[in-house]
Amino acid sequence: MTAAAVGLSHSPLIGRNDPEPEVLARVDRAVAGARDFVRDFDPDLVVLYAPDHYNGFFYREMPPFCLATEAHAVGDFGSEAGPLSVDVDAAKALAQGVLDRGVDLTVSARMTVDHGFAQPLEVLFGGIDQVPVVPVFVNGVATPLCPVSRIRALGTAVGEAAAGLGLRVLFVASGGLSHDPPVPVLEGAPPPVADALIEGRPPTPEQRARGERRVVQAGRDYAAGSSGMIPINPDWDNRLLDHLERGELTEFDSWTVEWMAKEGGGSAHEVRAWIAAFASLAATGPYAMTSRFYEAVPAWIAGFAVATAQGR
Ligand SMILES: O=C(O)/C=C/c1cccc(O)c1O
Ligand SMILES: [Fe+2]
Repeated sequence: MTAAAVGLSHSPLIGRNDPEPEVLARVDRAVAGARDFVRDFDPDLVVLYAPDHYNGFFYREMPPFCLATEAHAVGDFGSEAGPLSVDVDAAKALAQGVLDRGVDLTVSARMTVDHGFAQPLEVLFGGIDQVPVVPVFVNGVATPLCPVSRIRALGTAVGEAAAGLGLRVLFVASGGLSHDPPVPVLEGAPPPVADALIEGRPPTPEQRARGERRVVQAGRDYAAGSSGMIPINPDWDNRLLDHLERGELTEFDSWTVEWMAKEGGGSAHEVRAWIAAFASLAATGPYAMTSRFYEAVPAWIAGFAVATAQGR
């Protein structure tokens, strides 16, 4: 089987709160490199691991991860809205393959996704409907979270199942590394917020716009240093990238939810998408990381990374 992986941080603040031009130029170069890598690899199928930010998954039922056989993007923060081009046959085959390997996968026949899924598809492929994709939601914000070892098991099972498809498969991870954006938390939330997190009623356009303005302002405050949010942690982020580069994926099994939040903030758990994608690639055989970029970008509230890896 021929397989590859791309890890790409997302941020809804890209294009809204941009950092200094030199930072932007470095990020743009790294992203352009990833785009070239994807074009040269020319995948038949993309398996996309990404989190949700209370647009598709709510506490009424909150799975640790979920694979979609159909998916629709809500278009938050100006991201593309509409159906993703899901490869239904591949999605069903992967779902069965994962379950057969003893990982208790949830399946959605109509998943709602947000910028976490839409942004990497737009950035790498030019749109959410340009490439056959199997979307896999990985919970990265809503505690309680499962042990990271289960995310690695998920990624391994998906990779093994994908190896049976006879396709060129690209595993893509979407997620910031350390970051602590103002995503709401159920515990201690005032009743209307708790109710919204549990029930998941679609916000009115005004409510959505208000919420998005709040996040944009939080990015401005963070970049100005006037914010109580946990700082981006480049040491922790590079430690994660080191493990991914060296194929030391079992190291992540000892990373606890509490420690990750303390080191990297409330949304550091988005690195679960990266761990899943690299576990999938590793399950297809040895790999080499072919490019690695990292920059702390407070204006985007993101430890921002781009990495590519190729099966050998
Ligand atoms: O509020 C949201 O929906 C998400 C905010 C955010 C901000 C910065 C980086 C991220 O990964 C985010 O999801
Ligand atoms: Fe996010």
